[in-house]
Amino acid sequence: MSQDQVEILRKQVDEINLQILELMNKRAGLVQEIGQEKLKQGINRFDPEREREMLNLLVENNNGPFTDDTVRHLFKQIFQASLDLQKSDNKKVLLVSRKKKAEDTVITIKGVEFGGTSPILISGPCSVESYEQVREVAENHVKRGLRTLRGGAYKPRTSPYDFQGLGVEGLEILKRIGDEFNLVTISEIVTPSDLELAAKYVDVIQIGARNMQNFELLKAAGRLGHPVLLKRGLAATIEEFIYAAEYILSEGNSQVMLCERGIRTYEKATRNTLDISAVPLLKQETHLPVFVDVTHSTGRRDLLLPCAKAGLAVGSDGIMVEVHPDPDVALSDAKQQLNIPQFNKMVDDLLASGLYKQEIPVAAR
Ligand SMILES: O=C(O)C(=O)C[C@]1(C(=O)O)C=C[C@@H](O)C=C1
Repeated sequence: MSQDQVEILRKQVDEINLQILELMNKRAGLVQEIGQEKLKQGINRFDPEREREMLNLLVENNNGPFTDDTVRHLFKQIFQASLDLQKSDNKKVLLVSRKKKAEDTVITIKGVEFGGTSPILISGPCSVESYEQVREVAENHVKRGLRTLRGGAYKPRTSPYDFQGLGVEGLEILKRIGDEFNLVTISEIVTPSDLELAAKYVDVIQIGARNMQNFELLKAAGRLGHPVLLKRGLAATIEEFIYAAEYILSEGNSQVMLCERGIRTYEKATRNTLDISAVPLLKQETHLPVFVDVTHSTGRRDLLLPCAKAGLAVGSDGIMVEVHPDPDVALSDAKQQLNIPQFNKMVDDLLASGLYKQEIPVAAR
């Protein structure tokens, strides 16, 4: 074959490439329409039966020279690319997505900006145990210029025999102290029917890791319209986490903050494995504030400070950490909560690192 003949054949190949390209994109357009319809109907994108039918039809009509296996392989690649296209299209339409809203969501409560220019420390005891216990923490908050107080009133515990929380009494304590010290209060709610009452007591409803895919709770929190802090599930992928947040936004509530709290892996040295890359990923993919819970992810006092620094360094909007006046006698998480002097040391170290700034300047206290 002469060089000229190769050139002539290549010209034909170029033309066919363009035809294939046009047909592939025409096909992709149809697949996108199917994808949107599937999203509306809540049908799974992946349809192996449909793929099998298409492969059978193609193989039946294959006259070579490509083998049937090659045809199957090539078209499987096209199906995969089509699925990816449907997936990224679906992401584009999510309300939580940066593609939907480019600017950061900033949630302002009692003058505190979550997701604003400076990171926020969310801290307090694991469980609300008594007025005196929470008050001691709150007094220290005020001294340290902190504005956000967490405390659990409903405790979803691994064992049913462990302390389950004070319930409404715990919420009442938080409300009283939040009002007394002008602190933003956060507490976990586990039952949809408790949400409305809880919103009267606390400024932010927390939906915990074990309830991240409790869709009825998510929808009810969405309808409530009260700020929500949503924690990542123990074994949830980033995609599942994002969809969980979408449930809340889809019901009309855009005041949602995300919290990475570690995921379950084979590693036993820490309570969970802090997925630090989740922070920049969630910041890229969504416009919501992102926090890092260093207490539940590590379960170790000695790792709280370095992990908090890491969280801030990768762009989190703040850190969540547990502090108790006397952790040894705490009714939950005794091993991992800081006492007040330890907590103050952590605040000092974070300030010294330059990653965290004084929330209320000394002069304004
Ligand atoms: O027909 C569908 O249901 C599609 O979503 C389209 C399509 C395709 O590329 O043809 C894509 C993914 C599915 O797994 C099956 C088929």
